[in-house]
Amino acid sequence: MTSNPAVTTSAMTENILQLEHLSMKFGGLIAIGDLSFAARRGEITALIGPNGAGKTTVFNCITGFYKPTEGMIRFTGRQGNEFLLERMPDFQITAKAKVARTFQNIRLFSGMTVLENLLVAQHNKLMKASGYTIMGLLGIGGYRHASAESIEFAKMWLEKADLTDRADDPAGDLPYGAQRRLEIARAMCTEPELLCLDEPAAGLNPRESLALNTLLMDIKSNTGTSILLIEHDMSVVMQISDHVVVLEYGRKIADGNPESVKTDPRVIAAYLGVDDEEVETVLTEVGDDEVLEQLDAGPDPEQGPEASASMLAGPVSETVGHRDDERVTVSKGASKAEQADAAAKASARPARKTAPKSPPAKTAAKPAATAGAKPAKSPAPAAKPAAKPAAPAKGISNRLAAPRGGKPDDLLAIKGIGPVNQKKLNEHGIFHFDQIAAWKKADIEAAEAYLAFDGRIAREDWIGQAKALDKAAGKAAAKGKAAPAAGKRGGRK
Ligand SMILES: Nc1ncnc2c1ncn2[C@@H]1O[C@H](COP(=O)(O)OP(=O)(O)OP(=O)(O)O)[C@@H](O)[C@H]1O
Repeated sequence: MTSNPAVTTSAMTENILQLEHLSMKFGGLIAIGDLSFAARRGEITALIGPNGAGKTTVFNCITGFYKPTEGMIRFTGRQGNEFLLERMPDFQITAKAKVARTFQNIRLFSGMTVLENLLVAQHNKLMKASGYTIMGLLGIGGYRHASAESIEFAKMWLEKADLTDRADDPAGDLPYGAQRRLEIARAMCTEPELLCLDEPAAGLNPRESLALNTLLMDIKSNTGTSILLIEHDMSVVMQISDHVVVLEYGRKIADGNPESVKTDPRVIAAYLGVDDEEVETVLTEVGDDEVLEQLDAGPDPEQGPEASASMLAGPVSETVGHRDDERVTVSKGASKAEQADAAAKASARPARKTAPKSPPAKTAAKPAATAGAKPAKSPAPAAKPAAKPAAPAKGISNRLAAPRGGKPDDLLAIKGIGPVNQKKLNEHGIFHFDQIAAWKKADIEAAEAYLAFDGRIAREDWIGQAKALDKAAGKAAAKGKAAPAAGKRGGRK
């Protein structure tokens, strides 16, 4: 069966879904730009990327909630039947192409029981069996049989989702993780060929996450349903996906198996642009112990800025993404992926420094000194730095006239600075609140370019925070006390 005469079954491949040059614009915003990728039948394909990368928009195009501005979404069913989803209304995508989805926020019938939720999902099948007549509903014809079958089917999914004990409870009374599984079981009761799951692991604890993995692996192994998965939880993505597509700013930056994607410099660079907790999560999930050790170590208490260590003493552009023995120069405004792209070009140039044999995150996270345990909240600096900045370098409005030693401040006290970025700042000789407090516009721009934090330093008012912390540290030092800790650091964008 072909929904459009232009589409022939000869195009049938092992791909269940193929996006070709898909674009979606909202006014001037390009949410998806020229995106092409394929999802193979029977596999779990994960769509990942930082917040706002366009993942949900892709789902909305596939499921007919949005009509893409350009491009094709080719769906090939088990029987070789093909559909161009971008041309179909959403209800036909569900009914004919058999694409089901779940949403970021749970959408169950919370007043109905768990079992009822699974039966309602089979409403179409039952109505069809009734012949859409009262006679049918009264049990004449195939309705009775279909009804019994539906109950059995629902029971099977109750079991698979580990919800049998809760069958008669209102769905709204289930714990969060169980509601997530019920949503998936309900979607499976429509017998989809493609199941699109939007962040199913969001908000789950590790035990619930494991139960979710088990359910998804069961679906993959025993039903033939293919899964397209948006997920931020890397333990889910890396453990169960066959194939991972990575988006940044609506464009594909990587496409391959989990192993290749997790070490892709462009992917790591993209994730370095999100908050530090998320970077840590990704690194943890990819098992990058060396980086994590470095993150845990914190700055070396003995380590003060070196003679040439000030970030502000160096060029504005700096190194962020590296492959083996390459250093990459980035410019302000370049996307994280573009910065990583520069790595390819960098290979044509002689390396400025010897870089470690590691993916970029390792290099980016490498501290100036790795020894030593994480210090307790640092006391105030022993002495103020030489106050007078030297003559500004190109594009730089302040620099430390002279390096100084002394114990470093705990830059994590500044909301928005996490372990990764503290390391990166330390690498450039930024160890003290007053250094950050003294930043001028050009320094902020330089730091934002270096950290790939467009606008975030100003938005989170690092300067104001640093000034307050420096003042508090000064007062505490005067009283012989340690500087007070600031509030929670980090925070998503
Ligand atoms: N209906 C809309 N109107 C205008 N802009 C939109 C609309 N839907 C999405 N966007 C924008 O498109 C971009 C991509 O959003 P999308 O929700 O697809 O990202 P995402 O990768 O799913 O993010 P998250 O991981 O945070 O859910 C964002 O900049 C978002 O603000």
